[in-house]
Amino acid sequence: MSTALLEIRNVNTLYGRSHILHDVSFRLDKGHSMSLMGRNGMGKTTTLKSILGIVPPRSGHVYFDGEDISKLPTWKRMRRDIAYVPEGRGMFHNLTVKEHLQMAARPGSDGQVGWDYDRVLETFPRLKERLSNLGTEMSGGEQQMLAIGRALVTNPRLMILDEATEGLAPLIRQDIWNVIATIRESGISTLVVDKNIKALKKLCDRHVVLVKGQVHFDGSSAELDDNLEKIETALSV
Ligand SMILES: Nc1ncnc2c1ncn2[C@@H]1O[C@H](COP(=O)(O)OP(=O)(O)OP(=O)(O)O)[C@@H](O)[C@H]1O
Repeated sequence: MSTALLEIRNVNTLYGRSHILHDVSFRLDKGHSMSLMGRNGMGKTTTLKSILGIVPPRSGHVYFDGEDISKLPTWKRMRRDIAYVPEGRGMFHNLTVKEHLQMAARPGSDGQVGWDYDRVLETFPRLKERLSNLGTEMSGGEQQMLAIGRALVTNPRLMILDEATEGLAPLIRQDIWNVIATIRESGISTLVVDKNIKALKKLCDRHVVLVKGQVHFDGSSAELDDNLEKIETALSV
């Protein structure tokens, strides 16, 4: 079995008295790609925030590359080479595309600089054409590409994407899926929250479905196919 890059074990997360995640466990192997699916409100974003320590779990463990990072503050977890592309993209109103990328760029923890400013612009020709535009002046798809580019220039080993294709036109969605595939092919592990089973099945090797904060399904793409009816029921509104 290959080594886990990320593993979460029996994670329980609460907001005040609301118990949201119940003993959530899964693992993502090095260089692999995992989907995290579930209807609205099932705990996907809370899972990501628990991994990052933005909402620290009440109990359970988060391991990254074999190290227990459960007690580390968020900034130290990110410095282990985790990049987060949040839902809503989070552009700065008064920074241009170029400034967004230049401000975020840094080597990874081992000094790796495979993804620098120039490579990001080669990967996203649309960003190259808009270097002096403010992030907020761009279309939704372009903002999403900038959010992904900004995460890439930090040279992560794990990239976490929350609803990256949400609200985008079909052709732009396809562009985003292609970019995520390119990132994965470059050796970065990806954890992708989305609702599009078909696209996720193609992109990811492992799939986790949450229902009411519990792992309802955890399996490979072949196992996903074998359980498609059960999973589609869990995802349908
Ligand atoms: N800051 C918060 N305080 C209290 N409850 C919260 C908070 N954030 C989320 N919740 C609740 O936790 C539950 C899980 O929310 P979460 O955002 O993790 O779901 P999700 O699966 O990511 O859904 P969505 O697709 O809508 O983003 C929901 O019932 C939500 O109302």
